[in-house]
Amino acid sequence: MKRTVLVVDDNDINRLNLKLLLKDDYCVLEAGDLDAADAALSGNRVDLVVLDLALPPEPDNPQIGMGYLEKLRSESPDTPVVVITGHDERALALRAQKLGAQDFFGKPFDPDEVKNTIDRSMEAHWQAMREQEMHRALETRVNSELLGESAAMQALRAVIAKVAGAPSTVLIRGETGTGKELVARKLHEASPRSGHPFIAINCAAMSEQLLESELFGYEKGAFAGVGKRKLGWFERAGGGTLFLDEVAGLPLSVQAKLLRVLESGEFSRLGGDAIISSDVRLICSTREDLEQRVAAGSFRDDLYYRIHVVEIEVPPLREHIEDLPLLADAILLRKAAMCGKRIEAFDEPVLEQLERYSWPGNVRELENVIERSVVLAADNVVESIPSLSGPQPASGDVDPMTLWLQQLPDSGIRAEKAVADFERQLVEEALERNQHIKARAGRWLGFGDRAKDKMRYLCDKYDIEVADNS
Ligand SMILES: Nc1ncnc2c1ncn2[C@@H]1O[C@H](COP(=O)(O)OP(=O)(O)OP(=O)(O)O)[C@@H](O)[C@H]1O
Repeated sequence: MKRTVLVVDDNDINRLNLKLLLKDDYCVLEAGDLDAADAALSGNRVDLVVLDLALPPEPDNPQIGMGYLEKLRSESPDTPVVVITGHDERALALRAQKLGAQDFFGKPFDPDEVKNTIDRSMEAHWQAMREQEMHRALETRVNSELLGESAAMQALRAVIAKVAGAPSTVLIRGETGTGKELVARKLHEASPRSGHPFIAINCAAMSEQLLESELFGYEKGAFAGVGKRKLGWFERAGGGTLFLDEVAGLPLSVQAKLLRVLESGEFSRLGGDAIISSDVRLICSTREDLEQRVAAGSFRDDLYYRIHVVEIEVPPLREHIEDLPLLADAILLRKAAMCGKRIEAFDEPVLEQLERYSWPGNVRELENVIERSVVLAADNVVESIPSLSGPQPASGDVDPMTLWLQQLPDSGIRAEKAVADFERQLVEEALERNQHIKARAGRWLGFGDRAKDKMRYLCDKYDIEVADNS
C-alpha cells in the first residue's frame, strides 16, 4: 500500500509539480488553504505533510504556516511535516525545524532535492516508529519464543506457519495464561505485516467510552476538554495487526462499530464525519465460551462469524505437561538473570514436583511460581517449591464439589451445609448467566423437561428472588 503525502500550498503550479514528482511512489492529496488541509487530515490517514509556509490569508507572512506547523505538531504528533520555504530563507527553515518540522526544501524546486528530502523524511519517521514498536514489543514480551517440543506445541507452530500469511481474521481460544497473546505475536511476526505495528488491547480492562475512543480515535472537541485530535489503534496499527484480547468483554455498542469496520473496512473518529479506511488484520482471543455468549445475547452472532474465520486452540499446560522441564528451565534462566542469581537448572525432585501440579493458571502461573522461588532461593539453589503442596491431580479429573470442599477453611464443616451452599451458588450462577430467566437457567443446569418448576422450587428453597413471569 502506498503511503500518503498531503501537499499544502496555495500555488496551483507548485502543487501540480509536486504531485507529478511524487505520484509514482506516494498517494498525493492536495490542499490550497488551511481549511482544505484540515479537511484532508480529518478524512484520511496522512503519513507526511508538505507545508508551504507562505499561505493565505497572508501569503507574505510565514507566520501563518508556522502557526499551522505548531498546530500540526500538537494535534497530530505522529505525522511528520516537511516545510517549503522561499529562496534563501535558511533562518526561517531552521526556526521551523525547532518547532518540530522534520526537514525543509526551498523554492524554486530542485526535483532531486525535493524527492530526496521527502523520501528521507518518510523513511526516518517510519524507522523511528518501527524502533518504538520494537522497543514496546521487547518490553511487553517477556519471552519471545513459543517453547515446547510436545506434539501439541509442534502442531500449534505448524498452524501458525500456515495461517500467518493469510489476511483472514483469527480467533485464538484457550484458558488463561496459555500463551494466546504470544501466539498472536507469532502470527504477526510470520506475516507480511511484520514491518508494521502489532498492537494488543485487553478489551475486558477498559470502560466502554475509553475503549471506543482508543480503538477509533477522536477529533478535537469530541468530548468536553479534548483539545487535540487523537489517532485510534485502528489507525496507529495501519498496515499491521490489532490483537483484541478477551474479545468477549467488548460492550455491545463497540461490537456494532467493530462489525462495521470488518464489513466495510472503514470507520470514523469519534466526533468526526470523515470516513477513514482501515488496513489492519484483526486477531481476537477468548478464554470464555463465545457460543454461550451469543446464545445469551451478550455477543453479536454476526460479529462472532466475522471474527472466527480461522480458529486456533492453545492447549492448557496440563495437556502438554511433557514440555514442563523445557519451559521451567528456560523461565528459570530468565528469572535468575533478572534477579542477578546464578541458578542454571532445577533438580530432578523439583521438576517432578512441578510436573505433578495441575497448573490452572498455565504458563503464566509457572512463570510466577518460578520467579517467587528464585527470589526466595538461598545459596543459588532451588530445593523445593513451597507453594505447591503435594501431588495434585489435573483439575479436569476432579469434580467441582471436591475442589470446592478442598477450599473450605474448616474441614469440620458439615457436609450438608456445604452441599446446600454449593447448590445455591450454582442456581445463582445459572440465573446470572441466563438473564434471570428460570426456564433457561434450568435448562443450562441440565434439568430437562421440568426445568422451570425445578428452578422455582430451588429459588423458593434458597430465598432467591426472581420476577415471577421469568
Ligand atoms: N509455549 C510457551 N513458551 C514460552 N512462553 C510461554 C508459552 N506459553 C506462554 N508463555 C508465556 O506465558 C505468559 C503468558 O502468556 P500470554 O500472555 O500469551 O497468555 P494468554 O493466554 O494471552 O493469557 P490471558 O488469557 O490471561 O490473556 C507470557 O509471559 C508468555 O510469554
